[in-house]
Amino acid sequence: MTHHAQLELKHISYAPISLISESGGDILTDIQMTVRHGEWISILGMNGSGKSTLLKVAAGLIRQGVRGSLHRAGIGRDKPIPIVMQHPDAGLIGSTPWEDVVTLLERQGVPAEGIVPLAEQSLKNVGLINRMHQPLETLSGGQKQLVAIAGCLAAEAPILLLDEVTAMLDPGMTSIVCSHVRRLNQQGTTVLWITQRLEELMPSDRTLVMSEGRIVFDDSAGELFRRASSGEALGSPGELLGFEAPYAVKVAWELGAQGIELPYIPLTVNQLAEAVSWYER
Ligand SMILES: Nc1ncnc2c1ncn2[C@@H]1O[C@H](COP(=O)(O)OP(=O)(O)OP(=O)(O)O)[C@@H](O)[C@H]1O
Repeated sequence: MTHHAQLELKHISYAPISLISESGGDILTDIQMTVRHGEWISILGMNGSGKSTLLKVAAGLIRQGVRGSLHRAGIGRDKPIPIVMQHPDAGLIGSTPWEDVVTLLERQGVPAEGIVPLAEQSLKNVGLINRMHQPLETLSGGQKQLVAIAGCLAAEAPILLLDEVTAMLDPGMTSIVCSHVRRLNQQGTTVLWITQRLEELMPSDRTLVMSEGRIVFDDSAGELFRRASSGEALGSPGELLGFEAPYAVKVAWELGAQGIELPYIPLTVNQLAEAVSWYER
């Protein structure tokens, strides 16, 4: 795997024209971010903190009003990267998964002989090959999100940009979509995953937290809840940023107070069980 930078945002600030004319403030301020090939980056932040705007700027969908520089090494063409949105019907254009992906590729100008293999492979990659001729309205919200993801894969999007794609899904579908995207990442796809749900994170995920248009945390998800081991009982970065520590984190803190240091700070009960079994080995 190559480790060249795919996307680099240097001192990016952004104010939409409407705000400039009202002399309002920036929506993004001094964003510094490098996305490397194959990386998984989770982006957290309260409502209105600038997550979606950051994704749109990174995708090249917003250009006017952007200051600073955006480098797209190894991405090649200067066209915008598609974003999968929160609403499962948002980006779909066909009446079946097959039609959706094929139409997308036609619109992109992919040569006819390339369309069928690309569409088949991408639908296979998200586990929809057996449902590809089923009407979209008979699919669940999660399956529709997988169709949208298949479209991005087929169009050879250099990075999967996902904006709260599980927000409207039930827990079962959420975990199916999450595990498909995790597998794609393990196979080398770069992923930017916006979420408001801590339970979707893995302790090792590179995690960015946004607040008022700035990146205020850039480290692994586990570190978000690491409390200082000595001295005054300062809160972890996550607590200081206003996140409620999940149950698993609280148990890890309690174990730490008893002298049991887990190999990482778990965010879910499953991760806690795994961390404890590592400790016991
Ligand atoms: N074109 C625009 N004109 C004016 N204000 C805007 C524009 N686009 C975004 N904003 C404002 O910028 C802020 C950041 O919006 P953004 O959608 O990026 O936040 P977010 O973190 O994705 O929020 P959410 O979690 O609610 O989706 C919000 O206050 C929003 O109202």
